Order: sequence, then structure tokens, then C-alpha cells
Amino acid sequence: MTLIDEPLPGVKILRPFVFEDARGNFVKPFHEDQLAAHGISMIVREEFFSTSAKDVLRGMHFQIPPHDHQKLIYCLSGRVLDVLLDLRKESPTYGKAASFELSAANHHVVHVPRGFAHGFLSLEDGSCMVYKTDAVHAADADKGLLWNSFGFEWPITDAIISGRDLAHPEFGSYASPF
Ligand SMILES: Cc1cn([C@H]2C[C@H](O)[C@@H](COP(=O)(O)OP(=O)(O)O[C@H]3O[C@@H](C)C(=O)[C@@H](O)[C@H]3O)O2)c(=O)[nH]c1=O
Repeated sequence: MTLIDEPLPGVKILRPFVFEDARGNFVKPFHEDQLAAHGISMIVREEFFSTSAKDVLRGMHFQIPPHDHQKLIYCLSGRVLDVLLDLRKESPTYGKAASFELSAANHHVVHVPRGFAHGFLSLEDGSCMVYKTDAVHAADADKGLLWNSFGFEWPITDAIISGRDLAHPEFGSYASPF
């Protein structure tokens, strides 16, 4: 795995091993030792994926302590604009957001440490996002912040958003537990 970028301190965008030939491709997004070489250590306790139509926006999600978790995320089909918001109060980039494209074409894998809210805008129909986390889902700890409340310029104003995501508190009124 090679490091592509570190868009916020501790957030790593990695390019995994990709093999391509006449049949198609072979990609390895999770390899314990290769991740350890980049300082990433996580026991995978849950894996899930979602598939979204174009213009669907999901986020900005995180689990609060003691159920906070690291995530390893990649896009298996389609293309998304992925967005992370730093909620770590001691971080020099607290309240700052970073965005980057994840797609089936670039194969990028992003490692999200504890203390970030995550969301994305689907740029194509059928965008499938795969997540590995190191804590199982805890419904009471599953929180969110309002998508348009932290100064990030989304390239859309009329995204398709769930009722739950529209009801999240604004970043400015939220006391971060991280
Ligand atoms: C996240 C999650 C949801 N659920 C349930 C809750 C709900 O009934 C249904 C759909 O949940 P949501 O609408 O929250 O799904 P979704 O909006 O796709 O949630 C995901 O969003 C992105 C941005 C992330 O960062 C992920 O970690 C995750 O929070 O699945 C679980 O059972 N386990 C889980 O781990």
C-alpha cells in the first residue's frame, strides 16, 4: 500500500495493491502488515456497505465514546465526494473539513481515525461504499452533524438526504466528546 495523501492530520488515503490484466482486476484493500507499515492497527469488528443513487448525501456520522471507532472506507463501484470533519478538540485542525474523491476507478482506501465525522456525496448512480470498523454498531452512540453546518462548500444544494440526517444538530452548537 502506498500513501497518496494525508488531507488532515492522521487521516490516510492509501492506494492498495492493484493487479490488472485482460480478465479485469485484483485489489487488496485490507492487509494487516501493510496497514501497520503506515501506523494503522485495527481489529475489524464489523463490515457493511451502502449503495447510493447519484446526488445522495449521507452524513456527517460518527460513534461517540466509549463506542467510537476507526473506519477503513473505500468505494467499490461508482464515485463519491468523500468528506471528513475533524472533531478532535485538541487538534490544530479542529472544525476543519477535507474532501477527496473515492471511486471504483482510483481504488483509494481511506483510514479515518477516532474523532472525525464522515459523510459523502454520491456522484454517480450505484455508488457502493464499503466500511470496516473496529467497534460494532451501537445505536445510542451513532450520532451525526448537519451536512451544511460546518462551512464546507458542497457542490450541490438539493441533495437526497434522509430525514435522520436532516435532523442532526449543527456543528456550531455541538460539544464534541473527542
Ligand atoms: C451505520 C449503521 C446503521 N445501521 C442501521 C441503522 C438504520 O436503520 C439503517 C441505515 O442507517 P443509516 O441511514 O445511518 O446508514 P448510512 O447513512 O449509510 O450510515 C453510514 O453513513 C456513512 C456516512 C458513514 O460514515 C457510516 O459509518 C455510516 O454511519 O441501518 C446498522 O444496523 N448498523 C450500522 O453500523
